[in-house]
Amino acid sequence: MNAETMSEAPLLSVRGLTKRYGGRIGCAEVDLDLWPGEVLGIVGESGSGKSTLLACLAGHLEADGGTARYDGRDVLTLPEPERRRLARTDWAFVHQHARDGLRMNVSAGGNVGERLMAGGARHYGDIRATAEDWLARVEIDPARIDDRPSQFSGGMQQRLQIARGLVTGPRLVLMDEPTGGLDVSVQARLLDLLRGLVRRMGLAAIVVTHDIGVVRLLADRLMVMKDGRVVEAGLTDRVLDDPQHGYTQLLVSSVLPT
Ligand SMILES: Nc1ncnc2c1ncn2[C@@H]1O[C@H](COP(=O)(O)OP(=O)(O)OP(=O)(O)O)[C@@H](O)[C@H]1O
Repeated sequence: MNAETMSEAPLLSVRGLTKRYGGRIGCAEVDLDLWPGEVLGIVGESGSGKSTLLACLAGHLEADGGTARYDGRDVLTLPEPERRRLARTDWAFVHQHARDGLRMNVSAGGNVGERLMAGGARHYGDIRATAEDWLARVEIDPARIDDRPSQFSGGMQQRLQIARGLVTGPRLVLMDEPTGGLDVSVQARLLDLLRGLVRRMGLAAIVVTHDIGVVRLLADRLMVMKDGRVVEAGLTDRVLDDPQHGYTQLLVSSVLPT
C-alpha cells in the first residue's frame, strides 16, 4: 500500500462490534479499519470469534452492538433490501464450503451469469461470454460452462465460487477459511490465484483463517483474536516475525490447536 492510498478514508470502519450467544461471547468490542485495496487477515484458534465477526459484517448474524461504516452508512443497521443490494454489487462473500456459496444444481455458467443478471445484465450472449471469460480467469476450462458444480473437484468448486463472487467487480470481499478443507497442493494453487485476482482487481478483502500460511501470502495487515477479542494487530510481517502478545507467539509457533 502506498502513501496515497493510506491518506484515503477507510473503506470499512468497525467500532465496538459485539456479538453474544446467550451468556457466551462470540466477539467483543472489535475495532478495525480497512482501506481500499487492502487485505486484512484475521487469525486465531478455533472459537476465537473470527467467523462470528465476519458473519456480523456480512449480515448473516445480527450484532448486539457496535457500528460498521461503509460508504458513510452503518451496514449493521441497513434495511434488508439495501443489504441485499450491497451483497449483489459491492461485496462478495467466499464461504469455506463452496456448496454454501454456489447453486449446485445450476450450471457453472449459470452460477456466474445469475450474479450478472442480478446486477442488471440482460443480453444472453454477453452474459455467456463474460461467464466464459471468468471461468478461464479462475482456471476452469470454459468448455465446462454447462457442467454443474457437482461434477467439479473441490478445488474447482471453490474457484467457481470465487468467479461467481468477483464477476460483478465488488470492492470488498469477505472470505471465511477460503482454502479450508482442500488438499495442500490444491490450497497452494488457490492461494496463488486469489492473490493474483485480489492484486489485479485492487480488491479490499478480509480473510478469516486459522492458517498462518494463508495470511502470510495474502494479507497486508493482521488481526489476532482470542476469546472474541483482538489481542494484537499490525502489518503481517511485523506480527508474524516479531509477535508481541504471548498468544500470538504461541499461534505463530503453531503450539495452539487450530
Ligand atoms: N451458534 C452458536 N451458538 C452458541 N455459541 C456459538 C455459536 N457460534 C459460535 N459460538 C461461540 O462463539 C465463540 C466464537 O466462535 P466462532 O465460531 O466465531 O470462532 P472461530 O474463531 O470462527 O472458530 P472456528 O474457526 O472454529 O469457526 C466460541 O466460544 C463459540 O463456541
